[in-house]
Amino acid sequence: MIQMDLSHIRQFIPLPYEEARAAQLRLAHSHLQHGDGAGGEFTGWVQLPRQYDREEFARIQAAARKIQQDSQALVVIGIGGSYLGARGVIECLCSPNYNLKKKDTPNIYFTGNGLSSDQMAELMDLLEGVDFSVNVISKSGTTTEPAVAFRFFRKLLEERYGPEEAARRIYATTDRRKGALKALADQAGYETFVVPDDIGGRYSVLTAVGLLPIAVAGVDICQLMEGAETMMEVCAKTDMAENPAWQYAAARYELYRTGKKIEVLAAYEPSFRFMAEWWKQLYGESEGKEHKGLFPASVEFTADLHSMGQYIQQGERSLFETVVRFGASHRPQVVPLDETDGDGLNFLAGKDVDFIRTQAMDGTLLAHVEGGVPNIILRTGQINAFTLGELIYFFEYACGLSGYLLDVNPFDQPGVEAYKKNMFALLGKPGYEALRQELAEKLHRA
Ligand SMILES: O=P(O)(O)OC[C@H]1O[C@H](O)[C@H](O)[C@@H](O)[C@@H]1O
Repeated sequence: MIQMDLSHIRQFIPLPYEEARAAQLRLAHSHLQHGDGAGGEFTGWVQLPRQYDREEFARIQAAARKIQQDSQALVVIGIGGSYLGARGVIECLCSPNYNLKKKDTPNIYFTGNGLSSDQMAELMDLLEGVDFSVNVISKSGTTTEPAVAFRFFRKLLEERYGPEEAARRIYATTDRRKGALKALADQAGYETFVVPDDIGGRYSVLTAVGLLPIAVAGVDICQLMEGAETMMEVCAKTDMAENPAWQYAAARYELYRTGKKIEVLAAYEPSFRFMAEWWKQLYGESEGKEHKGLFPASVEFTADLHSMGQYIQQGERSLFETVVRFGASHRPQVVPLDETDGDGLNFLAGKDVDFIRTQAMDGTLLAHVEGGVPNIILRTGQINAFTLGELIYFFEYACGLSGYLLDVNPFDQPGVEAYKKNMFALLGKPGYEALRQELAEKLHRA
């Protein structure tokens, strides 16, 4: 269950804003439920936790088992929505140190999420003498970064195993019909999984995009979907008091209206770091358009209290925090007693680290609010596949609502094309000749 604690934003927006926003929220909610708002053709994720393709789900589980049996490593190639969710869930549930752990599931390496030769070369080194498979993920099937990486790792697989066995070790997650990757997969006979037409990349973690790598890591993807389904039922409610997504969307919108332009997502679990990266894409691409939108940032506490904490406490007063508080740790650690007490810490002996952390959370909360930073607190249960499924759906639903409150299309990302066009022109891609000339002049290249 997710519970919102909004008591620490009241002093910044004392008006009963919920009532003022109720009509807009009801409309936004109806657009999501009926797919009749801007970008409505991309609201397939709203019903997904209940209406997913069971046959494909079983194929995902079977493919995961095969990869677990025949591979010591899985290379996941994808960028943006085609990678952040899987990485977020795996790090959160299996640890950022997953690859270093003793386990009977394959290591998982993410690549194709940038353009670093060194990173790719290093991964090729790590794969020496290691049986591996590749999951290449691209909804469009044409994104440059993963396409380039796929060439390298496909070649490596083919050299290692020959073309036929290589084809059996490649899993392509892409559009049902369109794109270069789909054509390549059909021609080479790779097993394919579908990113549904009505689900955009950043809302796709609960499709094969996220589920295959997550299942390979040994996470119970049924639990993940059940958590999402539970939250889907909660988010379908039209009563503000019962719908945490409504509460969150209304609160952050109101804070934005009163001049808080930056939302800092904070958690006290280092394993949450990539979930925050996933959240940043979700909100940044959904809201940041038409010169509007909260800037989504993230911090990891308590580590960043010793770096960004200064700014949060006393810098520009244009931010608010959303703090995710999870339930109790799985492996509580009690501070040992030290007879000599040389470090003066015996006042903590016998206390567990969760207790110390709770005091840090509360101390930070009071300090930041005192310093002028409104705090939204979001409480979840203990971290597990079910609660993470709930959290994912909650953030997605609140994001869709938020986009409509802001009066933008929460499901497109036209701005991302600008850099791509320039890059293609500079790379000499056929069809971009005129732009290439224009850009060369701006860069003072002859
Ligand atoms: O899955 P793909 O089509 O390769 O897209 C990967 C990512 O790249 C794009 O440029 C978009 O801005 C993202 O929304 C998307 O998640």
